[in-house]
Amino acid sequence: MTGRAIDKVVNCETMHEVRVGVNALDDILVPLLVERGGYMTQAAKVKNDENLVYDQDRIDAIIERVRPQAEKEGGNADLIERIYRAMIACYIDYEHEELARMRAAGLQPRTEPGGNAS
Ligand SMILES: C=C(O[C@@H]1C=C(C(=O)O)C=C[C@H]1O)C(=O)O
Repeated sequence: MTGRAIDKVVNCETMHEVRVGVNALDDILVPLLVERGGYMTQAAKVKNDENLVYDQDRIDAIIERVRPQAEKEGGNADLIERIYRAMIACYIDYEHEELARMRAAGLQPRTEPGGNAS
């Protein structure tokens, strides 16, 4: 098993060292955020319903998953929850944008009740 994320933080004496560390992590984070965004496009397509984009139960389940993960890595669960809630809000906006883009390209609203949401 690999060590905790918090134990990988390098002690820094200068802001240059801090920013080298942050930049290196951003190089990992940005591609992952892009990939996560790709699943919002997939969600928009599968749901095909503006009323299904926001899903409180799913948000609650994600928060329940990531809080203990953050603790296991030696992190602050409240901070990670705040980041996740803000991030998910952005992705929900993006999912709406993607669904609107698909509508403009001709995607018809689904007609069956219950739809494709599962
Ligand atoms: C991707 C989904 O759509 C929305 C976006 C979520 C996310 O960013 O993970 C979570 C819940 C939904 O409100 C989903 O329902 O899973």
